[in-house]
Amino acid sequence: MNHIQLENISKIYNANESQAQSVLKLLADGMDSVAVKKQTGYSVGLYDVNLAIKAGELHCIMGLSGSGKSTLIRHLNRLIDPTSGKIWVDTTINSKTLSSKVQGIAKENSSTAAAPVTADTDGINDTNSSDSINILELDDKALQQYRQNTVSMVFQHFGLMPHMTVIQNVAYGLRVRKMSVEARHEVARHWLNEVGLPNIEHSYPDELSGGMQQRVGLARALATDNPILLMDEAFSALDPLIRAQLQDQLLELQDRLNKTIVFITHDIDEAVKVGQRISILNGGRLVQTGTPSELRDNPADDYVAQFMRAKA
Ligand SMILES: Nc1ncnc2c1ncn2[C@@H]1O[C@H](COP(=O)(O)OP(=O)(O)OP(=O)(O)O)[C@@H](O)[C@H]1O
Repeated sequence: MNHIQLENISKIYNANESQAQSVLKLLADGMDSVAVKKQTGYSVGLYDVNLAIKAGELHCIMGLSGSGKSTLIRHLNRLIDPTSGKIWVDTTINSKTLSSKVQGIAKENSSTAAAPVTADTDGINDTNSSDSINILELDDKALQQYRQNTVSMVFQHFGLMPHMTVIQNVAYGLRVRKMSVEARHEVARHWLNEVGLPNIEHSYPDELSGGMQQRVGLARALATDNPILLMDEAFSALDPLIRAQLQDQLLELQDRLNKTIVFITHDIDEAVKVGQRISILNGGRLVQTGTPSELRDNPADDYVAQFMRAKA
């Protein structure tokens, strides 16, 4: 079952309608984004991306700097809107349905990526629920609800509020939902425990190491119980040892939670370690989606092959 589906998503930055149309025409004729930028001055964020993300999968978006990873993830909580295309999200799926019903989703072994995958793997032919809505059509109120109840984000530089204690940070999304202080702090305490930080609730973010701050960021994202977790280079600012610990912790949590996670990384090792499937972007185009072993065994082009070569 698909949870999120991008349909023909293109994003041309800073172009009006007619300028964007002429850029899209060049891209349709096969011009790459570097040449388009040179000829027109416009940046291509994404071009004609079709991607289905399944309910309960940890899906990595991978690519070099400037390939469109952040552009893609920012569309999913509508921090930006596309030039054209649709974004379908099944808003009837919640955390409970994910943790109880999505047990059938095939999982590759978290570290070896060698286990066979039994679900279909191209994703595009997977079913799109009739409950899916095009989130680009949400009005302001519905968008606010979508952001509060469906998607949570973990940021590269943690995004914690410096004047709030750890527990206030973690409970913030529940405060916005008007949950009582007592109830929201109980939930926050639970998630701080889950991420291995039981005794720091009264500390302030600047008293914590980077790894601890990102655990707080993760606890904050999980505390809202939203089914979709967006992680934008969430572990990239951490040193390698701490980064590996956070990756392990994410996999361990995901084993129990079965969230739908969209995980941006420019690091192929990280993508292969955490991703059940990986989508590879190049110059705003989606080159290939597959399990790590599919990408390794049947790379769509040299760009993918180069990434996967080190993994053979
Ligand atoms: N706000 C913006 N205005 C204009 N161009 C932009 C904007 N944001 C991104 N771009 C351009 O869109 C393209 C894709 O950028 P994006 O940030 O999505 O790539 P990325 O893969 O996330 O890169 P990085 O790994 O460096 O963060 C790049 O050419 C970038 O310069």
